[in-house]
Amino acid sequence: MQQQFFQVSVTHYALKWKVDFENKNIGGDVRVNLDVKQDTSQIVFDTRDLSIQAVVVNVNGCSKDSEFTIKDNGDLGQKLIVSTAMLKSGDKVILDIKYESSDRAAAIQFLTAEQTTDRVAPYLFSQCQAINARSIVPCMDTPSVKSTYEAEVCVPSGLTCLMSAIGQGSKPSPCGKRTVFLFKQPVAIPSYLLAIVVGHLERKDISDRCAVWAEPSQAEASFYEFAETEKILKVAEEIAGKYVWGRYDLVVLPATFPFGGMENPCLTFITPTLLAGDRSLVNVIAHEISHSWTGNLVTNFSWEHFWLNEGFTVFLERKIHGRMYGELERQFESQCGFEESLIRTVNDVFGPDHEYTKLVQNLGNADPDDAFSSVPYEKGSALLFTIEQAIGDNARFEEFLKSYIQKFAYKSVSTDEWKEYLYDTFSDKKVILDNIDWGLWLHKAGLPPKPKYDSTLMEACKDLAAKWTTEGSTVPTDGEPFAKMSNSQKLAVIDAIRVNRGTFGDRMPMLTATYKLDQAKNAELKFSWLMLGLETKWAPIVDVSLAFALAVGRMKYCKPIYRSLFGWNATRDRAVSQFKANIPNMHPITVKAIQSLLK
Ligand SMILES: CC/C=C\C/C=C\C[C@@H](O)/C=C/C=C/C=C\[C@@H](O)CCCC(=O)O
Ligand SMILES: [Zn+2]
Repeated sequence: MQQQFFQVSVTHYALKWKVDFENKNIGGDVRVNLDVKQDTSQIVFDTRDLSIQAVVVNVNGCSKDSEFTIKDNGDLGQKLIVSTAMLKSGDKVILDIKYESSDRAAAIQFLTAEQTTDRVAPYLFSQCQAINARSIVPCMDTPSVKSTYEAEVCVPSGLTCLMSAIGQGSKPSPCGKRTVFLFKQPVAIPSYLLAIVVGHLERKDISDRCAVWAEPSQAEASFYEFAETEKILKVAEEIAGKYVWGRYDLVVLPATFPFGGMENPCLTFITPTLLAGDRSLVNVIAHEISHSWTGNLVTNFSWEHFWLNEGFTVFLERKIHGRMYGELERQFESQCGFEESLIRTVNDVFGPDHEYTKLVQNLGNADPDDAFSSVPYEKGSALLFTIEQAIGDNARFEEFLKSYIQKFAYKSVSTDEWKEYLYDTFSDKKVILDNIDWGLWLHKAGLPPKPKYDSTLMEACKDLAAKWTTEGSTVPTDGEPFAKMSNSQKLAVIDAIRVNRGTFGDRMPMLTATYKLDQAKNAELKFSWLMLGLETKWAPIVDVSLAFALAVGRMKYCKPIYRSLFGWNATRDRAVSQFKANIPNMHPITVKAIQSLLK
């Protein structure tokens, strides 16, 4: 069946929102501009748990109240179907929809003042990717439809409101005790990039176009941690082309934010777990900056082609690192991605025959959140790495990357379109490209062929790890070699021990003391240490793991920790009780993900 956005498509949303912290909802008016492309007599929007109060349709300047129905759409929410007179191709339609979001809207978490870092004021933030925008606005919630937006958001006075758009200032609300913040996003974006934060926030400028926002107690630390943002942005522009979004700001969210970062245009959302104190996790910023081109400008056509967003972004992130820290670092990070992340996800999380280990997936009617994993990230970037090597000319491959971005900027793209463009660009290398097993890479489950990496930096990690996992060997007592390594190498050492933990034995206390792992400030390193302790059933790790999973809502960490604690008889009951008791404090997306582990 043809999708509705081929017949009629949104070009602009004008939002008027009133944020209600008492009722934990958003009261909304939205004016939607639409272009009719094929004759039709209905307009269909995605919604989830919205209460729709009125719809007025205006066709070519004539307004009238309209009939609408709400139809259940299974796991995907509800369809709002607006009946209209027969619309003709070329008609200009404006819809005014009055509605209210539910207090369980999937896209937003409302926090009381006590649940925030500074405990000063209530807070709210959104996470619309993949299909949660529909829980805060009726919309065509597919990455195939791109539109501009503007917004007027009324919030309690004293709070700051930020959106994935350029701020246009604020004014006192006529209703008193409230402030209205104004925004414009002049670049057409898919619905999943709509974003809002409201809270007690302080701003620190990094450069003319970059600033970091955080709760005041974290403002200084955030400013230090992300001071290199402008520098990274400039390197990204050298590789990918001009930055078109005007501002690149960051906002450091409360700890319940479920992801490392989210590439909301003009305003990347960041987890506070990146505040390591030594800038060692700033790679996430390179990742989110890269999305300004791959994802936000060139967007995956549907969630089944998510690798076009994430695989390209990881590849670009590592290109940036290659420029900043050298090609050996890029090779090392790419190897870590394949060996530690991809292999673990394919073999241990899903199993090698699972649909969700394919690069191009068939999601059917499933919620894309259920398919989310490192596969599109790491299998996708490994494919690009493989093609680059096969072509044998990195500079030319980078030119291809830039021209691909230019060609598909402001559009949504499918895997077939990308592949056709690859073949067009490298028409002189057809034989080489034909040697790539496309069926296997794109459509088969399981691990793809491993690319060849320069493993100079990895060898040192594997050698050190082997000292801990070789049966009968004397384990290291000198912490210096580990202390001298980069943070990503330290992580690779622990991950390599995890891979070979079958022969690690009862060395966890020694390892912890020698490398002072119990004092790790870097969240990635701490997480890996916790997982190694849980995987080797080291009793002292249980309390620390429970505390970490309680304090940190980032799913990359708390999901595997809970999975491991639920799977260990000695810890299951404690872990289940902690999780259940903490649900009121958790983000709805995280609750759903952890609940799925208990099924
Ligand atoms: C194949 C799956 C298809 C679509 C899924 C799309 C979105 C899934 C949804 O769960 C949202 C994901 C948002 C991710 C944001 C940032 C990531 O890069 C974070 C990665 C994990 C982390 O670092 O915490
Ligand atoms: Zn990403």
